[in-house]
Amino acid sequence: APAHPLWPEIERVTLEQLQYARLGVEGGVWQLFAEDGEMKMYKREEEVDGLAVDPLKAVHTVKGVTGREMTHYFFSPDVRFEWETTLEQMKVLETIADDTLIILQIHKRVWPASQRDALFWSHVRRVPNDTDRDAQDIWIACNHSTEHHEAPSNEGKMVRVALTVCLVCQTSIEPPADGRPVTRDHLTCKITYCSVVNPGGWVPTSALRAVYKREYPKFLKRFTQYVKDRCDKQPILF
Ligand SMILES: Cc1cccc(-c2n[nH]cc2-c2ccc(F)c(-c3ccc(S(=O)(=O)CCO)cc3)c2)n1
Repeated sequence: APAHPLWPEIERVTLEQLQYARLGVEGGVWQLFAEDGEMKMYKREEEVDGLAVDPLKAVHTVKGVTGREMTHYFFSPDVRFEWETTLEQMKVLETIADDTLIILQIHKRVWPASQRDALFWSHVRRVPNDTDRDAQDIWIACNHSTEHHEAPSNEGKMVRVALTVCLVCQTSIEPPADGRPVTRDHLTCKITYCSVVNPGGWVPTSALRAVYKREYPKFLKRFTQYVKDRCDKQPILF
């Protein structure tokens, strides 16, 4: 494993997020707040120092793509402006490995709050499926706030959010009965997207909850459709 000071944290947080995502939405603590076809969005209403920090968990089933493809396009900074509509600026501050980056993102301002930025490490990895041998491997992409000497302190101008986000994907293949080759029609990708964002500076709770209610469904719907469109007619990446 790469000898980078952040590596132990990246390893720990990524595997913790994997377990957290795989818990699903059991236990009755999750409140369904949006539904669109296969996509179901849940939240928990929590406040930290009077700030709404509502953990979010979304589950979705997408046909015709693999978990490797889904997490690849979520991780890749090169395509982020194509699907992340609230992004204003993005800079890769450090490339720790080909599957691990440190990124600074400046997002569009949402009235009446001040503009936010996010500084986080981003990691993607394949995890062998330890419960079901003949299942496909699981893929996880994880973004977690971090410090970096190159990030501007942007005192006063911008508020830095603290976030932990993961996208966990499990691919299943319904093999064609007559031994024909597997095509995208036989692929199903089960997605769990988890997000905890501390907005950093004070935002009216009602305004913040309205932003989440509007932005999260739009984001996941747009992102997954983007991946389907990109993968269509392309060779399958398992
Ligand atoms: C999807 C969503 C939910 C809640 C708020 C907004 C939003 N609207 N206008 C500005 C933002 C905004 C402000 C700060 C942020 F850090 C992110 C942010 C959101 C998602 C992620 S990610 O890691 O899931 C995908 C990579 O961008 C990172 C930062 C988004 N967008």
